[in-house]
Amino acid sequence: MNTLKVALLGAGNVGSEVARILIEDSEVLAARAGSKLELIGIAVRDTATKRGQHIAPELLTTEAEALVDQADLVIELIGGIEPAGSLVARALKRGSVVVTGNKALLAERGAELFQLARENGGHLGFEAAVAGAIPILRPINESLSGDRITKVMGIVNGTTNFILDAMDTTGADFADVLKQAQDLGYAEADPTADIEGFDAAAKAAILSMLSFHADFRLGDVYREGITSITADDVDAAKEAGFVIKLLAIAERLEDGVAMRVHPTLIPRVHPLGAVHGAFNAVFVEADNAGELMFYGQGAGGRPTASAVMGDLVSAVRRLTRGVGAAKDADEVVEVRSLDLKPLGIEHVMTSYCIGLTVTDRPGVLSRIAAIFAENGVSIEQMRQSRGNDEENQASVLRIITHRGSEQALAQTVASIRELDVVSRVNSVLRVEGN
Ligand SMILES: NC(=O)C1=CN([C@@H]2O[C@H](COP(=O)(O)OP(=O)(O)OC[C@H]3O[C@@H](n4cnc5c(N)ncnc54)[C@H](O)[C@@H]3O)[C@@H](O)[C@H]2O)C=CC1
Ligand SMILES: N[C@@H](CC=O)C(=O)O
Ligand code: NA
Repeated sequence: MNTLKVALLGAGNVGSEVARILIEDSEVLAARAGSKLELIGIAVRDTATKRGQHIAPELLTTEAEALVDQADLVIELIGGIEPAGSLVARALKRGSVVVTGNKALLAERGAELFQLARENGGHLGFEAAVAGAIPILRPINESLSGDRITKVMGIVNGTTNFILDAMDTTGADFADVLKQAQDLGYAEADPTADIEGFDAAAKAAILSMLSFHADFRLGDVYREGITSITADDVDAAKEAGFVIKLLAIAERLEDGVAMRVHPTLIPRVHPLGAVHGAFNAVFVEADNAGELMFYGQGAGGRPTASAVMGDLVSAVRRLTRGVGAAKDADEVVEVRSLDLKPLGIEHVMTSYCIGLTVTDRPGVLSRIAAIFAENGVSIEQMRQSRGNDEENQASVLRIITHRGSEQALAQTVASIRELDVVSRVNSVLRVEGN
């Protein structure tokens, strides 16, 4: 049986699990792939750092470029743009198979790297980059390639779902839960990427590239993170029958694609409301297929390693069958502009849940309602409760709107802020699925 040389770059949460599988399951993998996979080295930043017992110290090296140059297959699990980008490009220029979980890199340099793979007969697998273990990119790129995708919406960041879920179910503190997510290997090396929505936005850009066949980037995605979500927001959502989730939404509009990531209220009975912990779920809507839902573990070393290994074995099967990567055009992502441009959030239709503290006196409600009417925004429900500021006779209003244009909704909030009877705009959250 033929033997192929595998270089692993990075031995962190995901890389160490990939190394374990390559070593422990070598016989099964060879049988599945049709070639033996020999792990020839693992590039790390510091060879002295203690690793799992399955990793023999002599496999470790700090010479990542030299390792790439000796390998047939390269697995990049360092993360970040550099040196990961240069190493991936180097491997693709050699015509190697590369598998990566690096969404930050793909959302910045994806088109260029796919092009390098095509030009040099290499292959770039990246199922691990979006929604961890869930097979989502291959279904979009292959199974749905004869359909027209109109919308993709989902929970694609495990860390923020873990945090929001814990705040919702146990009332846990944000910082404590973030620490747990880091300890469990869900968070990025810099967790700002998770909690400020950059990671989900990168995934939204990748999903959009594949779904809408255009070169979208991280910067094309409107982004809000979860750092401003308070325990009060979570409680108020709960009281109204909603749960707060960080959603990534990409939708095809008339002349482009609007991509956005923001905390969102969804009804507790919505299927996304039942996605707990670090699990992810993605809805895909297509003209002919209708609505599909993909669900599973979206983060963590082992689940992500599963997706990495799937890409690796698939690529090796093709090599073993003699389907050279260069002839493999259908498998290499085609980023071809269909003249679909990225659209800003002002183009979308959504609904808002607005929490206000107002002066409790006659005429206040009608002044607020008038602003909604002036902006053509219709109110679906309004609930008033007494605030805890008895002295100033404050009351708290929660208003949920019908769907309207983002522009009209934003203008409505801006005008409400100016009212002298509104002492505070407590929260403004978008609502989906109601
Ligand atoms: N942890 C997760 O749940 C998931 C992670 N990913 C992605 O997988 C990649 C790896 O993630 P993790 O394993 O969690 O990260 P990590 O931070 O645990 O591991 C990264 C490893 O790369 C090594 N490294 C850093 N700079 C290096 C260099 N210059 N040369 C060689 N090695 C270097 C680090 O020492 C560390 O061992 C990232 O792109 C991440 O976004 C994707 C899906 C899920
Ligand atoms: N940090 C990411 C890891 C997987 O992509 C997450 O929390 O989802
Ligand atoms: Na995946």
